[in-house]
Amino acid sequence: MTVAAPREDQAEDFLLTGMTCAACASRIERRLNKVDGVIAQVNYATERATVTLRPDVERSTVVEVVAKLGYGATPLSVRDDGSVPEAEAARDDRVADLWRRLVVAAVLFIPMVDLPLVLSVLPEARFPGWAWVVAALAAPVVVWSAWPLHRAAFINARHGASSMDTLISLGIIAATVWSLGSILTGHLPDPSAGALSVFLDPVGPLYLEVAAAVTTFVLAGRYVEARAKRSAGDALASLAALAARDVAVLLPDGTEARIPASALAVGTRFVVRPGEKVATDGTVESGASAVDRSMLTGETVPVEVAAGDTVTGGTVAVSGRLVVTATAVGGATQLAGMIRLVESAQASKASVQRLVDRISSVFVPIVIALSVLTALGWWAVGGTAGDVFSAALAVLVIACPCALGLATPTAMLVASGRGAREGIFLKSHQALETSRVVDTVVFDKTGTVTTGAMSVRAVHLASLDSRRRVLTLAGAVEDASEHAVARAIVACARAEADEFPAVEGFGALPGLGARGVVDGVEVRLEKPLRDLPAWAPEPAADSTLVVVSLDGDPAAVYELADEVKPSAAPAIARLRAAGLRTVLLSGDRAEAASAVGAAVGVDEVIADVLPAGKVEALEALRSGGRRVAMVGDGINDGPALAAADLGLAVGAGTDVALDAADVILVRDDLNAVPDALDLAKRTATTIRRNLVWAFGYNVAAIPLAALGLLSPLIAGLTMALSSVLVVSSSVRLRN
Ligand SMILES: Nc1ncnc2c1ncn2[C@@H]1O[C@H](COP(=O)(O)OP(=O)(O)OP(=O)(O)O)[C@@H](O)[C@H]1O
Repeated sequence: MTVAAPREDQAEDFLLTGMTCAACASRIERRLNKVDGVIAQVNYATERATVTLRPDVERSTVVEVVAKLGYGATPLSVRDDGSVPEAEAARDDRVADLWRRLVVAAVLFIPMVDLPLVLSVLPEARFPGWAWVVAALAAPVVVWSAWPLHRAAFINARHGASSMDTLISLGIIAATVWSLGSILTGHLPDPSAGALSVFLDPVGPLYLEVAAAVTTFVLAGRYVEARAKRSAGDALASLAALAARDVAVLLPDGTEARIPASALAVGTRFVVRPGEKVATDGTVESGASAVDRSMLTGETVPVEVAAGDTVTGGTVAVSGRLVVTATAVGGATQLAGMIRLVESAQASKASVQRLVDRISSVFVPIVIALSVLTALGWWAVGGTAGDVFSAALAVLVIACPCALGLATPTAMLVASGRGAREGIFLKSHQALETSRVVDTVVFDKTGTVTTGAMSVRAVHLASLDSRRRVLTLAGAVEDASEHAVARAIVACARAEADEFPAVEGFGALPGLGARGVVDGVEVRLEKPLRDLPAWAPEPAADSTLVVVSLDGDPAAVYELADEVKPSAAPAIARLRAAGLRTVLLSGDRAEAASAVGAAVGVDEVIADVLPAGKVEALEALRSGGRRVAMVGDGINDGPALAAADLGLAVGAGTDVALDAADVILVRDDLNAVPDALDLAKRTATTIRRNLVWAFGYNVAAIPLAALGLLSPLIAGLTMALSSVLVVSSSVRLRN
């Protein structure tokens, strides 16, 4: 692979090979960060280094620095769609290699343990050279199967460093050498003393099966770990696989030409046939189809789109042919954004995990020292050579804090993969921790609890013959506004007027309305701050109201209706059942907000607030001791999303939402809110449980081993088991 110089200060991804424990990751990270002009973050779980390079630093520097440490680094060619071919291939190779070594170790390990047992119960089967048979069985295991462990330990040793592999490799070598010594000097256990003595008798037992057992268990642990990493990576890969490979573009003469999807440019028109993937984000120009978005959002029901609607790259047109104009390509598409979100969430580290990484890096020398001390201690109290060796070996073997290193990253990996399948994107580890303590969920009204597709219910006029003029003037001003209310007023005007006159001096009155001068008339559209004019009839309770005044005189009152999303009431009921307080926060008038509040069943409605007031309302809740999650559509509630303890943006998509929110919900279904909180909570709990378990295990097991209460065989088993437990508790998050 050629290593091109980076263009500007830019994050580059590298695939790392040879890392066997969290300590490796933290060592690489520390060493890279010592290089001038390099800022690096290394993730053990994804086996990636994200490195920001100053323009004068070559990518090859990173490769060299990492190689000097004894690991491999390959710059990744991240495809436009975010997938990384090398990483996928490397993961597969690693899993296959581990599997081969594991099978050999396990197959030979079984007769090794069985032979002494058979000999102990069947005296007539004993033969003089039996110990050499055990040694012959052990040889491939401790040499070939354990090779990756020895290799890593050796490379580390050459640089005066150590890792988990140092402990394991030392343990295997010590046990092997000790056993060969015993065989050569004839200090063999007596099989006739009973089966157990072969394993547990400290007076000259054969430790070959310990060496083989440790190898087998460690490989088994690593295999499970590699599999879990790969399948979590699969979620990412399957997201990346959604990207279309090629696309039929529409040429100016009306014919079509197939080009690779990566060659699409913004503004290109392309055709999507039924059953075909939409190649990139765009606006439908003509045609109509149901679009299946389930692969992206988890929504099972296809959505109907027609001219003017937007479509997202990666979704599938189910029923009709569409002509689409591309609005975003490559890294700017929603799909690429989501892939980046998943990756950064997977790389996000808990502060506890940073501590763990630091502990891991000083852990190994400490353990070796402890092991030597244990040996000295047993020797000082007059233990047999067997006691001395057995206890020291057990300490070496049991102390690997692999489980500690796996606790956070595996859980994040599994949770973000699972979230991605359901259209839930947790942006950071912090979001998980916060979700655990949230006790209040605040919903924005328009576009979040309601569809935001408003319609005009009625127009009440001061004088009946002015209808066409008022509609035209109002439509002309609102045509410049993006607000949901504005869109409805424009649609209503278009139905009756053909052309809008030009507007001068348009201004949005945030949270209140809009104004502008049309044909010399000052037009204001505002939410009623006082009583309605006397000529206007009593409006429906749930109507949103807009008063139109021309040169200061009220000329019309619009009544607008919005539909509550069908998912709102069930989602809110679920949150309340989980003991959370639910609040509806709205800039609309109190009656309309209360009507929606009653329809969806929230505990409290806060209405009539200006946009700045929304932030204040959240702060008031927070200073009252509440931990607040804010759910919005990200369109005009960016500040509120950012002000809450936890911001959730529903319906995906605006850049504001991506920045301001902690959780992005691509599914336009409010059930995603309780789903996301649930997933976040379960993930945070899993991480805690993993850490407590892994830490507790190391703290408790080392003294036991030092006191000679754990045989090396059991130590090896426990050590591997603790990693497997941590990984499998993380994997359970998938269900
Ligand atoms: N362009 C506009 N034209 C007319 N009225 C408007 C316009 N913009 C806002 N308003 C009025 O101001 C009110 C509050 O608007 P704001 O944008 O703060 O909230 P919202 O997003 O519509 O509603 P919610 O806070 O419930 O989500 C609206 O209900 C509407 O009555």
